[in-house]
Amino acid sequence: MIMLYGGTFDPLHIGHMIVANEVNAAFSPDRFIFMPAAQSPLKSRQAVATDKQRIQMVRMGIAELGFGEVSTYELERKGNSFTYDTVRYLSSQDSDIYVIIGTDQYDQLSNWYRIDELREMCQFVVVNREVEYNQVDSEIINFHIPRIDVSSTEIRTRLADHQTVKFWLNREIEIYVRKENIYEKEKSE
Ligand SMILES: Nc1ncnc2c1ncn2[C@@H]1O[C@H](COP(=O)(O)OP(=O)(O)OP(=O)(O)O)[C@@H](O)[C@H]1O
Ligand SMILES: O=C(O)c1ccc[n+]([C@@H]2O[C@H](COP(=O)([O-])O)[C@@H](O)[C@H]2O)c1
Repeated sequence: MIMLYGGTFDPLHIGHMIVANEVNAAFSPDRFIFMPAAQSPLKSRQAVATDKQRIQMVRMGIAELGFGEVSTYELERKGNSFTYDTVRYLSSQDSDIYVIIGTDQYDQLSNWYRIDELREMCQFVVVNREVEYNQVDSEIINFHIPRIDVSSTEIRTRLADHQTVKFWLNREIEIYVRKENIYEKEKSE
């Protein structure tokens, strides 16, 4: 069983960490794969951090979690990171694929590329985001986590405004983004 967790991870934050840890503990997948997207298809903007910096942040998160791996498949493929393509690729390695998404992505799932086929190819696990509880279709797994209203967007804005992000980011990641001056130089959005 592969658990796939795709995202922009710009930066990887405490919400991602809690999602990964809770889901991993509940499902005990054979592999837990973090998949940084080259370009998330329904996002209009590009990542602020470079591919290399996003990989590095995910690696730091994995070190702290004590499980998982990072795949550069979508970054190498470039262009729109359609989950359909990624699941098709991973299917050659394992036929049992689970895909984690938050409520915001679940709400726009009908706009995903080849979604009907994708729904046949994998099992979606939806975690509550900015809601206490999700309501999802019967064939989709509804997974509850302690609600944590943190977003990469807010963290980028805080860093640009020289505000605290303590506990919003893993400590090593905070040190890294400050040292590399990734988000201070320009206001994102
Ligand atoms: N705080 C959170 N709680 C639950 N799920 C989350 C949380 N933050 C992100 N996710 C989920 O993790 C996946 C990847 O999120 P992503 O890397 O785009 O972070 P983000 O905080 O939404 O970024 P941005 O603010 O830049 O849009 C998505 O499926 C998203 O729904
Ligand atoms: O395949 C699609 O059409 C599609 C549309 C929107 C999002 N996704 C994926 O969902 C994951 C989370 O996206 P995001 O925008 O929250 O970073 C990421 O892996 C995206 O590639 C995929």
